[in-house]
Amino acid sequence: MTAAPTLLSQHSCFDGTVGFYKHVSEACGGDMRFGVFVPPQARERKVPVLYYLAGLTCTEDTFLIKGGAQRVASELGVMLVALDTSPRGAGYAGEDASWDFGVGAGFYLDATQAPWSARYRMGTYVTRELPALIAEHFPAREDREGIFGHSMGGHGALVCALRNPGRYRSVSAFAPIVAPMRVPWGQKAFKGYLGEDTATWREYDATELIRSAKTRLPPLLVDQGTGDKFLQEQLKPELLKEACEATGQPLTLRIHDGYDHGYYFISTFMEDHLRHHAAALNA
Ligand SMILES: N[C@@H](CCC(=O)N[C@@H](CSC=O)C(=O)NCC(=O)O)C(=O)O
Repeated sequence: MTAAPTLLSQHSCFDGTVGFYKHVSEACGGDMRFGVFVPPQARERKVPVLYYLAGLTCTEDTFLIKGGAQRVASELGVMLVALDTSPRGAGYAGEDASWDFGVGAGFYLDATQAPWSARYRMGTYVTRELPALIAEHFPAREDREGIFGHSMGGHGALVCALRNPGRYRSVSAFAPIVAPMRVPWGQKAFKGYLGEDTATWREYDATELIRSAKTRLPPLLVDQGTGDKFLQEQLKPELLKEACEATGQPLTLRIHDGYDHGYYFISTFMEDHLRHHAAALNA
């Protein structure tokens, strides 16, 4: 049994509701916030759940405000859960010093290095604590979960699925960081959260996990824009393509001319992602 989350605000939306909540997280050692879109079908039955992991600097409301997902999720009968991108207010030195580490940059992993290891445990939060709370307090099917995300959250979605084989029925990403060990954002985060031993970094690197996995994920859908200013230095989707081709992991990688890294890009292809998930979640 977990305590019910506190409702902060609720809004009618496409015949369902968007609610924003806070609760005391054991994994993250303090208050965490999340948002939930409950589709109209949930008035009659439990519905599948799709978790969205946002990128650097985002909060629990970014996706629900900017992603443009609710109309199609309402049609498809899929619950959407969006969470924050890190714990907040831990008070660690340097926590707010940069936008790509610390607050807003939890990287969906469980930190092992002090002081971060006490509260920056987003891996456990995403894959264990929050799903248990959602199953207990919302009309959600525990056996029908999908996961997707953007950029740092695309990395998070891929890695959460790869580290929990069989758990997620559907997986997709917008402009994900696919090989954090090999790019500056990931190297900075992994060094700070996981320490100097790069062997531990492999456990949170999607391309490394795909290459070493004994089982395959459900078919992946990944969208990437060519106008993305982070494409060459931080994202490198070609490394994901190579890993998938080498191992037989099904991947649909779509490259879109001119699209940048932001939510104009994400919202353009959101419907495709929701239908990709719903096909597996409602099967
Ligand atoms: N402050 C940064 C830009 C930060 C940024 O672009 N964040 C992205 C995610 S990047 C990877 O995880 C994002 O989703 N921002 C929110 C939005 O509404 O676009 C800079 O100065 O470049």
